[in-house]
Amino acid sequence: MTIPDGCFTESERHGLYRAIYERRDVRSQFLPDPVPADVLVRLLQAAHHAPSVGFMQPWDFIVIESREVRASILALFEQANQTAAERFDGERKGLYRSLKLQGIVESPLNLCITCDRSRGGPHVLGRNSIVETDLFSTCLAVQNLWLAARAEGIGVGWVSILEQAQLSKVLNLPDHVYPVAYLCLGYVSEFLDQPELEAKGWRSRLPLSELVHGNHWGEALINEPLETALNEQPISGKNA
Ligand SMILES: Cc1cc2c(cc1C)N(C[C@H](O)[C@H](O)[C@H](O)COP(=O)(O)O)c1[nH]c(=O)[nH]c(=O)c1N2
Repeated sequence: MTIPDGCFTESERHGLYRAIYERRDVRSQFLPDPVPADVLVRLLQAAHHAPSVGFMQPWDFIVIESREVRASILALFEQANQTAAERFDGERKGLYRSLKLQGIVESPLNLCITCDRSRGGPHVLGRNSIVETDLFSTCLAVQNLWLAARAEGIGVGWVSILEQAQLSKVLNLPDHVYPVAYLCLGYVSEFLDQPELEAKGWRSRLPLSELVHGNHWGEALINEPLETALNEQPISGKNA
């Protein structure tokens, strides 16, 4: 097969898949070293090049370095985390309580990626039927940043155990701006080779073959080559 101009070389492809499979949610391994401004700008540019509905680019990036602001966010986390722990019983509750689920003050930098739901006016191309597409677009910006950070050797941890209204208040967000992702960023001592929740026995990766259906939800595949290829896949793409 001839490769058209613009295709990735094998090593470029390898680099991309490496970022995907070796990206981790980091909370325990942060180092205090600051993230240099030029590196942070590269991460923000990666986020800013995400796809967005109607090219809306609904994101803003709030760079949080203040110890006081982070202490306020940590207090919100502790409150929400206490409530979350009450939802589990017995052993599961004990396991939940033992998990480290944020690195708000250990990481040198926090970043809130928001979605301005009014950007581009009331009629955004592509957002008439599915109004949440602006929020989905913002999640894609988060993922771009997360992958670029992995390639730069920077860990990112997403903290969602926060009451949205309280978070918005601490960050002074106007009503039309939604805080999609509260992130902790910094260089790390290591990237774990599996999700921390998996390593701690909370939950494992599901086999991809159980998640691919034929034509309708829950129906078996009729595409045999695809089914065979799926069954030959190791659970983690990293080992492929
Ligand atoms: C929307 C959203 C929200 C959260 C997360 C992720 C996402 C996508 N994750 C991270 C999550 O636990 C992690 O992604 C999975 O466990 C898989 O691990 P890896 O990301 O592959 O390392 C996460 N982790 C955590 O410690 N505290 C949290 O509050 C959250 N919240």
